Amino acid sequence: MENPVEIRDVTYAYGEGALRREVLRDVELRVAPGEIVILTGPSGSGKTTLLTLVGALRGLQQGSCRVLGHELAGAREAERVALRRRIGFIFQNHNLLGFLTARQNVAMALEMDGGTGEAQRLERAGALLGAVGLAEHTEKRPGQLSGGQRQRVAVARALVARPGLILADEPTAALDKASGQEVVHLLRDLARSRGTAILLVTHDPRILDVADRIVAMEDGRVVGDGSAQAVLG
Ligand SMILES: Nc1ncnc2c1ncn2[C@@H]1O[C@H](COP(=O)(O)OP(=O)(O)OP(=O)(O)O)[C@@H](O)[C@H]1O
Repeated sequence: MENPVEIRDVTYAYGEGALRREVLRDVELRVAPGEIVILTGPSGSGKTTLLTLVGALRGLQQGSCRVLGHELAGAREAERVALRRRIGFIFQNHNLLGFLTARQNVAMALEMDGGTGEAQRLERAGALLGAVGLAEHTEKRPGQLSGGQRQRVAVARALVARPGLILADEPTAALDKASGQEVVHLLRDLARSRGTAILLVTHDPRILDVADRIVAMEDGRVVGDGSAQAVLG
C-alpha cells in the first residue's frame, strides 16, 4: 500500500529576488498508512508551510510531494482542489460556521460527495457527532458549545467524508490541558479505527504521546525523526 504522504527534497521560499527567503530546505518526510505523525519544532521552523504544501493549499516549488497517490509537483489548481476534498483538515480555531448547527457544519463536509442526499448527510453527521461524544449537542450552534466541544465538532467534520489523510495544525492551541488531550485522544482513536493517517503540527508537549512518530524541524530542515523518546530525549 502506498504511503499517504511521501515528501522528497522539498525546498520552499517566500518572496522573490533580494527578498527571497528559504523556509524549507531539502525536506524528506513520509507518513505510512494509518500512522500518526507529529511535526514539532520552534516557531518559524517551517511546520505550517510544510503542512499547507501537503494539503495542496499552496503550490510546490521544488522537490516531490506525493499525497494520497497524487504528485503535487506541477499539479494544476483543479487537481489540487480535487485532492483537498480527500483530506480532512483541523485548524487551531475550528473554522466552524457560526450560523449552522454542529450537525449542519459536519454535514457540509459531505456536500461534495455527489451520491449522498441531504437526509443521509445529516444522518451520517449525527452518527459521527455521537462518536465524538456530542450526541446531545447536534442541534447547537458553535457559540453554544465550549472550546473543547467545538474542536470535537471539527474532528467529526474532518472525519465524516472518510478521508485517507487528516492534517491538523495546532488543534489544541486554544484548549486547556484536559480538553486538549481529550480531543487528540478522540482523534487518534477514531483515525486508528478507520486506518486514517494523521499529520499533526503542534508545539504542545502535552499531546506528544498520541504520535507513532515525531518529526522535529529546525530552521526549515528535519532534524529528528523517530519515537518520542528518540527525538526528544
Ligand atoms: N505568507 C508568508 N510570507 C512570507 N513569509 C512567511 C509567510 N508565511 C510564513 N512565513 C515565514 O516562513 C517561516 C516559516 O513559517 P511557518 O509558519 O511555516 O513556521 P512554523 O514552524 O509553523 O511556525 P509557528 O510554530 O510559529 O506557526 C517563518 O519565518 C515565517 O515568518
